[in-house]
Amino acid sequence: MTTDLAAGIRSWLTHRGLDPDDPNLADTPERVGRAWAELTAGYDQDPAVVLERTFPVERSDGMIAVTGVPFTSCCAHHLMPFTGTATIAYLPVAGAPVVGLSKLPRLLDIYAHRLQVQEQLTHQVTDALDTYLKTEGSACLVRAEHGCMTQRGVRKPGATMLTTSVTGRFATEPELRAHVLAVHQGG
Ligand SMILES: Nc1nc2c(ncn2[C@@H]2O[C@H](COP(=O)(O)OP(=O)(O)OP(=O)(O)O)[C@@H](O)[C@H]2O)c(=O)[nH]1
Ligand SMILES: [Zn+2]
Repeated sequence: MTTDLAAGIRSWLTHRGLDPDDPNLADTPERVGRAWAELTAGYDQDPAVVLERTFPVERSDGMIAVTGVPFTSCCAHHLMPFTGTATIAYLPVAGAPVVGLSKLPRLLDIYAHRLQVQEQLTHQVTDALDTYLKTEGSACLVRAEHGCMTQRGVRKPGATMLTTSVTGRFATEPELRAHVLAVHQGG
């Protein structure tokens, strides 16, 4: 099936003076179409579904965090990849059910597989945690390297962007905020 995107890529190859029927380019438009369907699959996924199954626990009044979660996303400005790691944390309301640990990286991946701005990605994760779980606060910290800043433009390989979103007690209690930042940094 030829998608609009595949047709556009073929047109761009031609416009760039390349032969779209060259053996190495002939299947490229369809490949690019498939790749972008995968990279934007998060538009077809519902964060509520990922967070709907919860488990009762005897005590659930401390911070729950998953750290060093690798991800890849695509920047909305240049359609270039940005990759990095995230820490996702929340404070369940005392006695409230908790979500399975794997669901936190799954949540990140849903939003990462949309065209993104890193600040927005970071906030979307905490918004979803606060909306769909009973939390006293949530935190998301993301460090990533942007292809649009390393491979083109200002060309600064190794430079990373750090974004944080903290809500509830993470926002109002400085020691909790410091704690989750230290956890993100491996402390
Ligand atoms: N705040 C933020 N900026 C981003 C992100 N991804 C890319 N950018 C920036 O988006 C900006 C787009 O700026 P423009 O001036 O419109 O585009 P440009 O001419 O390609 O800019 P340069 O990248 O500086 O060459 C650039 O400064 C990028 O570094 C992101 O996730 N968050
Ligand atoms: Zn970019």
